[in-house]
Amino acid sequence: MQLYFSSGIVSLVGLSVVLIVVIWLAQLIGRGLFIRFKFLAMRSRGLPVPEPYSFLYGHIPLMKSLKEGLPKDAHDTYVHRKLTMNWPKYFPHRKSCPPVIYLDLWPLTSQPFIYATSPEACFQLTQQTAQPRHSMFSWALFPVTGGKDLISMDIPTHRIWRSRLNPGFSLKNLLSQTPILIEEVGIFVQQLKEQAGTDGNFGDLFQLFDRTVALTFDIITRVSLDLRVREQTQGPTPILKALRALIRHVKGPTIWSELERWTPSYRRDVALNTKILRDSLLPQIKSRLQPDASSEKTVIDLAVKEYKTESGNENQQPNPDFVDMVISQLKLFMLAGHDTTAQAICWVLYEITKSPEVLRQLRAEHDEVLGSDVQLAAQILSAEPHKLNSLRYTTAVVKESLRLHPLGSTHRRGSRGFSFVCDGTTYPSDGAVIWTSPTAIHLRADLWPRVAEFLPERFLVAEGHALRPARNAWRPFELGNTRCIGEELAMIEMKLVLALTMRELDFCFDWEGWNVLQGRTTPPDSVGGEHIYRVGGGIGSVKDKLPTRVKLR
Ligand code: HEM
Repeated sequence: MQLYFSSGIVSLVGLSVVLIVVIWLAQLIGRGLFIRFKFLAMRSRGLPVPEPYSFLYGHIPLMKSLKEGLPKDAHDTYVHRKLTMNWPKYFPHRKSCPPVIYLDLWPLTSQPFIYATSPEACFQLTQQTAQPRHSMFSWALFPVTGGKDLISMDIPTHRIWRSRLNPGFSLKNLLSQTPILIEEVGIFVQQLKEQAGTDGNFGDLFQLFDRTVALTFDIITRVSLDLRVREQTQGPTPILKALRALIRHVKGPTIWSELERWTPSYRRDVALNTKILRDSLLPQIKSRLQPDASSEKTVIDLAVKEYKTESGNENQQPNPDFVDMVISQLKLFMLAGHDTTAQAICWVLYEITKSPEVLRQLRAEHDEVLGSDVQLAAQILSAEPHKLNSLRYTTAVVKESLRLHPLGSTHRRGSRGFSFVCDGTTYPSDGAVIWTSPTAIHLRADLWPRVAEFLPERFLVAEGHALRPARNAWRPFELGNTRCIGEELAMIEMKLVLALTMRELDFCFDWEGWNVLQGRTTPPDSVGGEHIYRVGGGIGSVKDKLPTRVKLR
């Protein structure tokens, strides 16, 4: 009887499992069929579905073919570029590059993708009728911020927090913090000088990206919380190590990443590193909440001030929920505010070094604005930070570098209520993940004359000049209400690095020397003939972290 009973339970459990799997598979296939028929219908209506499209595999073979010829470690950005740069091949019936592109990657992704590839389409999506971010962002960030950050918030809560946090990232406030930034950039420059060879020769090879990461991490923690981490001089510090451990879990939702989040090792890792970060940040946050906090300029100081103004009571002490939110926002700033800018600094140095005329003009501007005594530049900028605004050519150089190497984008939620309308055609978005693609827009030859050249002048010419960028075409920080809050900070960091290094040092980006040092015997990889290219997932990194030699001028 006992045996009969337990074997009955076993077969019941087995049957339930089989049933669940069958229902899951039926749903999966049903969803796949729905997407495929939808794409066929869109294609027959003339909507921009790139060719070839296969009923069986969707656009998976197309993506595979776009990857051909690229190194295995190349960043996905090059795949997107190929699609728009070679649009006549993929849209044989069109006369111009489509403003949006529909992609069906089911079953690799459960929702279709729309790439917004024109300034007008991006404008409609992020500025004119700003659509909410896609939940895949908040899902990916959850291990770091627990879902309580600007990127994960719904629109009304975002509006409240963004207005609390904006004052700290305003140009005016950041310029008042310039001496702090110069102190950190000064350490960076000093360490580079120590790498220089003797007697005017280039020194040993090192990986520049590691240095720029340490610099930008030291800056973001000081600017946002007045916390001096000293990653540049004492790294790797526990705080950056803990953040990096959490960042390793920032992944888009796939079957594998969803399963990973149920594993004990994931939970242990996240709990441990979350605790390390909380323990490092909390004492400093508490000290910023004291009425006698020494500085009133950090992002958090100004956010607390806003909070008190909102409550109408200057003595109002923030509640524990507010403190939790502040910790999450800080973690987002540390995450979003170091790798991006660190990589952007590498790219701008790389581009300048390839263009001797740009380098000459840059140095000439620094002489003119900061005086010919190079040793005094830091002192002058500390005393007169607004001189950074006079570095017009330098700003144009940074912008042009961000045009060629945009590092971010935004993912928005498609819906029935939102369609793109470009040149009289309506492009529906329901059920899709919409992705702006600055990397594609910035390299469209029809939008940017002499598209492949590094031409800072584009950002200096007057309205009506052929080189002048089209409206909404330059968008490395995205545009609209959720545009990057750290844009001014990143621009200041990059300008400071250029102002304080270019007249003192020459750079040589020696990928060949690095290959020899690593004992590599295979031919070096390249993208478009360049051996230094963007690698990895997420925002990625520069190939081999940009192997560099420097010499004193
Ligand atoms: C070159 C460097 C940087 C680039 C290229 C970049 C790019 C971007 C992009 C494309 C977005 C998405 C905007 C959207 O979804 O609408 C974004 C958002 C954001 N970035 Fe940056 N970023 C950079 C530096 C920084 C820095 C230094 C910080 C420091 C705090 C930062 C913090 C953020 C935050 C908090 C958001 C979310 C803003 C919001 O939702 O209101 N970023 N960034």
